[in-house]
Amino acid sequence: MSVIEGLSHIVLTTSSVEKYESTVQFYSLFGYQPISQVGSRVLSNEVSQFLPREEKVLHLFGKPPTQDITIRIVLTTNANEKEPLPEEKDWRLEQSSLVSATKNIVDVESILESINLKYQKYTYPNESDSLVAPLSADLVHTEIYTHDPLNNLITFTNKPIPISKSIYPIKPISPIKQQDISSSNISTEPKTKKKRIGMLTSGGDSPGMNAAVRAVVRVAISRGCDVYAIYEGYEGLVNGGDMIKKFGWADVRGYLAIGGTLIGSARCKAFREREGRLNSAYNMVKNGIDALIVCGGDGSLTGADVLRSEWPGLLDELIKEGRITAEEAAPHKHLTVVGLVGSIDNDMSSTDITIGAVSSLHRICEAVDSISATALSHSRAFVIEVMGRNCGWLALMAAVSTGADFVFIPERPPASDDWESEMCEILNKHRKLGKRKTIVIVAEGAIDKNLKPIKADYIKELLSNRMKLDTRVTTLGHTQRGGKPCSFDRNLATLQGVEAVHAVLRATSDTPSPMIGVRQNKITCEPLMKAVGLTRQVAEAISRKDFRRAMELRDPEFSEDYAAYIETTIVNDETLSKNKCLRIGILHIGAPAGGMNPATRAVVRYSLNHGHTPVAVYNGFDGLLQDNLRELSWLDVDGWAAKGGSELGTHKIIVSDLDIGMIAYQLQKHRINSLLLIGGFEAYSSLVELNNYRNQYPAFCIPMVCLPATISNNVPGTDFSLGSDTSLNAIVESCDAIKQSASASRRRVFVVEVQGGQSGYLAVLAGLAVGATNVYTPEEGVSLKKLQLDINHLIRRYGEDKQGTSSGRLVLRNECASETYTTDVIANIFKSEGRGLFDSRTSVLGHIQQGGAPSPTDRIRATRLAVRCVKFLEQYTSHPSSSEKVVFPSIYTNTKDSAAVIGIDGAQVIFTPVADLLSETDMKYRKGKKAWWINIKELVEILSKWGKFILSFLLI
Ligand SMILES: Nc1ncnc2c1ncn2[C@@H]1O[C@H](COP(=O)(O)OP(=O)(O)OP(=O)(O)O)[C@@H](O)[C@H]1O
Ligand SMILES: O=P(O)(O)OC[C@H]1O[C@](O)(CO)[C@@H](O)[C@@H]1O
Ligand SMILES: [Mg+2]
Repeated sequence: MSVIEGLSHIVLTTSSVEKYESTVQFYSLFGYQPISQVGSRVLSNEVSQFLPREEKVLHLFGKPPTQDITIRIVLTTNANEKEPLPEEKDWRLEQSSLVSATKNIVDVESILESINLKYQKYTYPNESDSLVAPLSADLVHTEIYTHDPLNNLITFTNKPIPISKSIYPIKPISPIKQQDISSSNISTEPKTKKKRIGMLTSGGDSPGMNAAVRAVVRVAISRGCDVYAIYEGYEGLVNGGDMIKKFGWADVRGYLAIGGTLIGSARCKAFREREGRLNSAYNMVKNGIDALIVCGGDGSLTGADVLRSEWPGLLDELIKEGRITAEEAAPHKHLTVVGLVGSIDNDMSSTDITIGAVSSLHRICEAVDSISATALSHSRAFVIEVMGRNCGWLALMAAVSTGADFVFIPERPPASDDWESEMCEILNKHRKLGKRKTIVIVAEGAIDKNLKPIKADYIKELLSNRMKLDTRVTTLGHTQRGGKPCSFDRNLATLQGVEAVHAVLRATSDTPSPMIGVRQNKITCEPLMKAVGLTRQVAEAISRKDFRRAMELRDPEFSEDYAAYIETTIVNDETLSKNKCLRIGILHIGAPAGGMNPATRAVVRYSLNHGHTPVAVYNGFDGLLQDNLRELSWLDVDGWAAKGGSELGTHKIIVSDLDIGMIAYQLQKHRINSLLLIGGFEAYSSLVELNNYRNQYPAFCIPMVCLPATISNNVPGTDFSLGSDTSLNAIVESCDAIKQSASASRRRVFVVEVQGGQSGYLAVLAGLAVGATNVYTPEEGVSLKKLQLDINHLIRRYGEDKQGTSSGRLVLRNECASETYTTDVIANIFKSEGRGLFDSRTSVLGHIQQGGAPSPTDRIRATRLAVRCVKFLEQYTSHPSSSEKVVFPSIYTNTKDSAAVIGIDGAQVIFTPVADLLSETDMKYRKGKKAWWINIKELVEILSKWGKFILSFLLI
């Protein structure tokens, strides 16, 4: 069932005759009447398997304010069956439901009992908030959650208006005036108590905290809770008064794009004392707050857990002191605490990444890239200090992303006692190779193996005195914490904020306080104190000089990235002349994508360090046919870590467009015995072709790997392709500017066209990051009916806005979402249907979306994946050609596994044989058949106040 409000026509499909019959019976029990039947099962053999074989149409007559509804139950072979709802889960947390209003909830329950169908029942006190319309009587309201035989979630409720006020009927009148559709008649004052969530940000601020606050506020409101912003971290909790303020939907408008935290943060001494926490408990009880979501670092989350563990004692003390009554305390017996990890340091265990760390890395890379230009001009050395007290994540990732010559991090101090000489020797070697600049990155908490701090000024002295380099120190300081959140942090914070609210709703008095994290690209919920404990262990391991343990306690990618950094940055002459085994042909294929150059740099450096020969093929396969090849040296790729576009030149021509025999001939001629194709769907389909021709051309019987690099993120076999993150950031930056213009011009909707081909990835993920009102994707398409719903929604949203407020809105449309409803057509329809309430404009972002410099995430992914690619190719060096008949290649393999696509699966790197990916590929629409991100579109809608449920019918 879809999640569209005001839906009057629902189609349910099944392939099971039994389920078909029982679904008809199920809906009949609730008053639906059969009105027609089409087709007949007897004829099924004669009917194409893609056509319905039989369908029954049921109708229910609605009573105002609800509407008539028609359900088509279709028996067909290509049904879209749903998984059963997990019984142990709270069905209220499901993303979509058909909501049925009924005056007679008792009868509903008896029907469900009589057919022995599982259901969940929830009873609430009468409630109202800015989303849920108030009840007139002092009734308790009940919700019953069950499912039909096809596993569609059905909600029965006796609330007179079962869903958000945004669903009230719209009577368009011409011209539409704001007051005609304002919601002034709907009270926002609570009549009785309901779940009240306090939200605070604490410790060092981090970009993305505002996105977390926005998500918590909006999702909490749409789940029927009240939300209170607590200003200045724990200071607000301790002091109460004006520092605790109820937030409504519009209070967090514009939050996504703003860095820092708009509700303030502090390092609060008072909260560390019991007295401070006693005052906090008092303020919470007085404000009726019974759940706290804290976004901060390890300290802040520990503080929250201390408060929770002391809570019963604090309440007793407040009662004893007469500050609160036992009655006031009674509804607050349990405190729910949920942690969101906001910290630029990325120092928390049990989560792969913390909110703000990636944005901070953006700031650092921007700074180091800028410094590199001036360093190069003067042939200078720079020592750059970055933040991170006990954690070297920022320093290491900055070094990987910028190709810095040396890095100092707390978890991995230099192994030697005389690290000074070792460092100088390495840096000298780089200078001798011809490098004109030297960049050393040092984490704020860097130490030597005897725990003595390594400071930037000391390194400067070494470089100046021993190496005679003109050296400067730059301490990046708090610029690293400022600035706009990047796309990743906005989306991470949003997804985690949603989960935090769900965790509050799920919490019981027995569950330990959860911390919302992310692992393997999935939002997680783990015991908060366990994570804090593990985090502390890193500092303890460092203080015991157990650096191996400290590295182990970081996420698994940390060690891999460290190794990749060393292998691609520090020249290793011992292996330079050894092996000479692989002669790797490197091609860029398709459109340029951020990460192509960093990946090529890493392949070249790693290969040279391992005695292989990297051969650049310029301009893709076309260049191969033109003999446009060259061996690359260590220095050739210097600076490529930060370069956008494609230094080798890309070409969209794919193998099937060319003479396959000539390709084989050229590979043989240039003695290419291993191949790396960096690119998008063109690179993938080229690999498919080469693999197909292996039995005809031995030249293709070499190890071959495709490293997906395309902004569209449409290559099968990976969750992320290189360039997709760079592109998202480019789109987000443009959309922020467009939104600013839309808001300044007041009441404008921009229809922004984004690229992505037949993949809606960019549209959906950018839509979430910029707070789009809606997103049009090729996966879903565009229809008149959908446009009508969108127009209704825009009318409602503009109608609700206070006169004169900034109210620019964006709709993101993927370039291939519809052939009929083009960007211009949609904008014109909006303009004409807005009838003065709002206007519309278009913006086609075009090739700006390929971005300038690659984002740090793409640089890091590129380095990690490129090193893995060479390791993959190296596996086949023990398969030299043995057949006398076969002259070339020098490495011979035709196993399925030896032609593969490298991919990211969660956080893991995987290789999938290209032959195995074919069944997962939609060749026509040039993308994988599965898209992990598809459901995120629904969240974009929820966060732009679409309301979650369908208002369907007034039942029995
Ligand atoms: N053990 C504790 N007991 C009570 N409150 C605490 C405790 N530790 C920290 N806090 C509270 O949390 C606030 C923030 O903690 P801290 O300064 O350690 O920053 P953080 O949350 O770890 O963030 P970051 O380290 O990323 O800046 C403290 O000022 C204090 O109010
Ligand atoms: O802003 P403050 O309070 O000086 O704190 C700086 C510290 O906070 C962090 O930015 C985040 O924990 C650290 O990297 C840094 O050491
Ligand atoms: Mg901390």
